[in-house]
Amino acid sequence: MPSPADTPAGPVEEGAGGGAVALRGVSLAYGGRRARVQALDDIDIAIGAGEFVTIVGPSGCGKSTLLRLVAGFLAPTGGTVQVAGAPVTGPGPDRGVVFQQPRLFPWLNVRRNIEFGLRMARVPAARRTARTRELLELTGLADAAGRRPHELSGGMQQRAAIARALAPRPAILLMDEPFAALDALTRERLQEEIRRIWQATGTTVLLVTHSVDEAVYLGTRVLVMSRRPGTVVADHPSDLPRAPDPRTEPAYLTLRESVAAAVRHAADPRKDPHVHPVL
Ligand SMILES: Nc1ncnc2c1ncn2[C@@H]1O[C@H](COP(=O)(O)OP(=O)(O)OP(=O)(O)O)[C@@H](O)[C@H]1O
Repeated sequence: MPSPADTPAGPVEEGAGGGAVALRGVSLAYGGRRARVQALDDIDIAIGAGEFVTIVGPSGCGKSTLLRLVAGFLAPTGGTVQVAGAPVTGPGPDRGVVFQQPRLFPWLNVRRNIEFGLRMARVPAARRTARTRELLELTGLADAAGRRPHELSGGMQQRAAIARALAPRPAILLMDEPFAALDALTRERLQEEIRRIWQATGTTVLLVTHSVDEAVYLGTRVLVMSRRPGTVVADHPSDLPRAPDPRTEPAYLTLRESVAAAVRHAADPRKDPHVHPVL
């Protein structure tokens, strides 16, 4: 697998301008009146175009639900979700989604997986080919373009899924624990790559993770959610110097501890009673 330094950054893309996300008083309840699960309650978040927002919180607090709302897979039961100032009414090419499992089409090779959405959108062949080539370069998969998913490592499959999500030049990339199923070394490489891709494309990123380290390392902003019904209890900007490694910065350890304490408190408010929400 090539290192991030081996793969070209690719051109800066359009699309970043439409990447603002706003949730106002958003709540989401699953089920009917009898088996109602209140997953989210009164969420207020404003995310600017080009931010890299990581979302961390206890299991079952509604992190995936929040992403599904922005993706347009779910409609809120209260409040409004807006993208680029317009209400979200369903999925759209302005939002790319990457899940924990790559979910590639097993009968298509990498190139065809990446261009699938472009074919559906009837993008002319020449533009489709150029865009796919760009993404193969961007994700370091040029040599694997002709292989099918079962011939790839887990990390390569996930890079193909990221390339597929980026193909229509979405202004927003939604990632739901994208690295959780990967081994530690591959996870670290892909973390580097997603930061590089974010910088090259200017895409707004919302990334859900269980890992406080991943949240603090990757995000320019870290949101912590409470236990279900989930709401945002901490919102930390993170502008650590990237070189040589943000994790060697004293500020990293301070931020990591603040976020970890907020997550511990969110999981069980009786522990760490001195920790209060940071908003
Ligand atoms: N389709 C559904 N029907 C009913 N309840 C659901 C549904 N999907 C999720 N839930 C419930 O809503 C709550 C929030 O789920 P969600 O998957 O968003 O949490 P999460 O923070 O992403 O969880 P995890 O960290 O464990 O992946 C959970 O209690 C979950 O059981």
